[in-house]
Amino acid sequence: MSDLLVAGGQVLRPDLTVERADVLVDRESGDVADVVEPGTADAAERLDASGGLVIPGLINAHGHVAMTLLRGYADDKPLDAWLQEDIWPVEAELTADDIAAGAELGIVEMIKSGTTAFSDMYFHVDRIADAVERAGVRAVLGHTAVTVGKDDEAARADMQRSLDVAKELDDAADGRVTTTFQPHSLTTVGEEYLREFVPKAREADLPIHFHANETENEVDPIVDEHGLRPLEYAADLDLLGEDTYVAHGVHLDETEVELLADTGTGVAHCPASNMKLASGMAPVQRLRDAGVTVGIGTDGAASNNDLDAFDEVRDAAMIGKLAAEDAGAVPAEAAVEMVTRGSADLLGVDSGRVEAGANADLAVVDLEAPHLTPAHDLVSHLAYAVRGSDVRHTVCAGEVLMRDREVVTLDERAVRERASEHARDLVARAEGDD
Ligand SMILES: CSC[C@H]1O[C@@H](n2cnc3c(O)ncnc32)[C@H](O)[C@@H]1O
Ligand SMILES: [Zn+2]
Repeated sequence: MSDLLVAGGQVLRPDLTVERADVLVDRESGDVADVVEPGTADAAERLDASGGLVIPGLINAHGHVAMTLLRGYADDKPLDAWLQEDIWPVEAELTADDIAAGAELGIVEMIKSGTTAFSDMYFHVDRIADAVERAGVRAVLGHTAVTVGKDDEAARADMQRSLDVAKELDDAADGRVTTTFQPHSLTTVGEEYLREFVPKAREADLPIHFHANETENEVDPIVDEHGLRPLEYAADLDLLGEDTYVAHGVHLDETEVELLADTGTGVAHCPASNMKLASGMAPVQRLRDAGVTVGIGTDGAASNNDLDAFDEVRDAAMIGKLAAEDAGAVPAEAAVEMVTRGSADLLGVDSGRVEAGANADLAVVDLEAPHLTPAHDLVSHLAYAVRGSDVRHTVCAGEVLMRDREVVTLDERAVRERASEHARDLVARAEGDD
């Protein structure tokens, strides 16, 4: 007898068709054991999916989870001013305990909105990994290196730390944590450091994740200094490849789209952050037409301002049309595919589909709501109408993380209170009030 049965609902299949079925989960392997005819299987534990749709847990392909502490702290500015005037000064005051508190809050928010895996760039990563372990989610983590504004010794130490953390934390939390080497971006890490450390990351077989082509301001200095488009420069540094994904990818010319496709480099599309910082519209339909794997990410809660991946799917479908000036661009199926299979490919996890043998990373969406009535097309609903608050249960690696909207692995109230205290004290320190 399998351990867990998600029963009584409809199931989104890998080809994005929907059928009435029950999902059997093998707790020991953490995999989906089978998808069966309704009422034909039994298990020790049951999750009620009646009136609901069982979907793969959503996968957040790019973010900074501890930035939940800075939600609403600095809004309505473009990227450079936002980072330099507000975010970096306050981040300089962050302690490891702050980051643990912010990470727990972000993870609870994601569990409550049906996200079971996320990719993260930050620091004090051991504390983020610890929160991931206790919460039961899956994550791809790394220490993000920045060299601008640092002396040579500090810059090299930061790059080395990114390598070391990626090696140390890989396979933590019973394999639910994997890692990437993370230069922050092509303009915030000096060429000499990329030339020295990227080969070391490649030698160690580490996947690589970095911000690229997010704003025009990031493109122009590279073109001026190197005479190359940013992704041509990245290719010259051996920064592109099958196990590499860039965040944002907004300002891309045709050569760069081809480079991404030819090298198998993926893109974590962050539509809400790109809109809020007025960074631009990523050419998502063009990327998909060229065969580039595109996933979807929230970016941090300070530039979004939430971690609800359903919002992001809707934003991706909407802005994809605007960017292509074509209402048929980035249709519902494409948006749902990007936040499931697309993001899973970027993170290198066997999730993003409800199918025997895949990770049992699932969410059950409650369909009995006015804004989901009538139900002509459930894929349309997933893209355009479902909200994170419609998620009834969340399961990762076969374990129930949220049952009937109650998070069972972390104490939501305590997490919220702790995060509020840390956020308040952090801002007081940063603004010199204590
Ligand atoms: C050094 S840890 C990661 C670093 O990235 C910053 N960040 C957050 N959002 C963005 C973005 O959209 N583009 C570039 N950098 C971003 C975050 O504040 C951390 O300092
Ligand atoms: Zn980012």
